[in-house]
Amino acid sequence: HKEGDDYGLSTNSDITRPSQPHEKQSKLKTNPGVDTSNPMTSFSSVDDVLAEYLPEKELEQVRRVLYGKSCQDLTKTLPEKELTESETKNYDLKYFSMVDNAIQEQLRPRRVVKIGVIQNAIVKPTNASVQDQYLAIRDRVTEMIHAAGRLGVNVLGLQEAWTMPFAFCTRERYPWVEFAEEAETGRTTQHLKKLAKQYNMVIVSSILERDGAHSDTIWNTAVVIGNNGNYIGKHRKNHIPRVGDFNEATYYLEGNTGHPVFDTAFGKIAVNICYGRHHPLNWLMFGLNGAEIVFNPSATVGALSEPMWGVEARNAAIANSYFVASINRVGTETFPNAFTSGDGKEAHHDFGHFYGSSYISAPDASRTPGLSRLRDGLLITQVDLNMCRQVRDTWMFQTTARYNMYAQSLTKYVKHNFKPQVVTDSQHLNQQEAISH
Ligand SMILES: NC(=O)NCCC(=O)O
Repeated sequence: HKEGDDYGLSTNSDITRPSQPHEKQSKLKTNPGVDTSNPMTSFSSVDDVLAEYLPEKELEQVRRVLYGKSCQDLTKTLPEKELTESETKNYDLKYFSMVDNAIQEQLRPRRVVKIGVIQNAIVKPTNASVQDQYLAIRDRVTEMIHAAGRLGVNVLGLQEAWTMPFAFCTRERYPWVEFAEEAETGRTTQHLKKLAKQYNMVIVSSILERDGAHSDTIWNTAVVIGNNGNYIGKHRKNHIPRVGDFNEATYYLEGNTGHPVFDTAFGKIAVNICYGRHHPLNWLMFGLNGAEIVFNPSATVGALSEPMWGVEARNAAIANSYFVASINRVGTETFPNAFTSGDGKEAHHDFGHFYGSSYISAPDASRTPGLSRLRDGLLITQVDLNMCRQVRDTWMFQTTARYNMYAQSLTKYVKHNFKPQVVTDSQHLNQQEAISH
């Protein structure tokens, strides 16, 4: 097109001129310092892009196919004060309800629970003191926890290792291990216990754990705090990544807590920490233990996993008939010393962009839109936990599953003399050369 031509649309006053790239970027709400000229950080969410470019009728159908039954967007019904505060303090605030998508049963009253998730960036540069970094993050997240509490959240999940930068890319032990603390008695758990009690809220807090009773070992751990301000228990990350810059195995190994489900005042809760979301059997075990809501506190970056993000948790919610609350950190974290990860890439100082996009999936295949890819946020979603059993009754995945058969096959598979069950086409054997030509 010619300069000033505006794709031929400007002469027709009935047609809205598509916004130009610089206008869209200036509308973007971001955390401080986000470079919106970088393609990875140039848009806030897929939902926003779809809403901006699709006509309303088509948008509704696209959303139906992609997101299932629509959930009610109740954000505008939140108290004005909370909406203003979220803007003043610069965090995304979203509120949805999926309650109407569950059946109102005759004999069981609804079990309505408000799930909240918080995603956050680090606040101070990574070369600030450990104490300053920790307190700045904690203060920031505490603001959003107060908002969640005031808005009546019953169960709140925080992102993986929320109290610190995700420094495990560096492979340096110090100062990063200084962020580790005891699960039950550490300062973060003490801090959250007060908030949990104040707001009658269960909190799932994923931290770096220091286990003093076992030779000071370090773990990647989620602590579950009850709504009376009590420590309920903990779960340690089952699957430790060895992919890209995720050099976490330098610090801690696979967890030893199994697949606990925490029976709380607001439902049966489990935690599948980050990389565990790639393992369907890990999700399955939480389901078999009766989970109704599984939190997936994560720290993952766009270049590596963004196409998987909207798929895996949602699939787990469907396959196991529970709700999943997916939480990813947000922002780009730069470290003082360059590092490499044995993949031929030049030494670099950051992981790439943590893309946020936290969201909630339901057992009926629906999901909420996500939080922003570019800034902190609090997402609240009201669900009816009765939906878990209703979907089990309807789809019968647990009834039709062949657990015995899988158990037998797996028992064979883990033996050293395992032989894969393959039936070979003898004709093809005779023609094996064909493939190489
Ligand atoms: N934190 C973590 O386990 N990240 C691994 C990368 C991924 O699973 O996307």
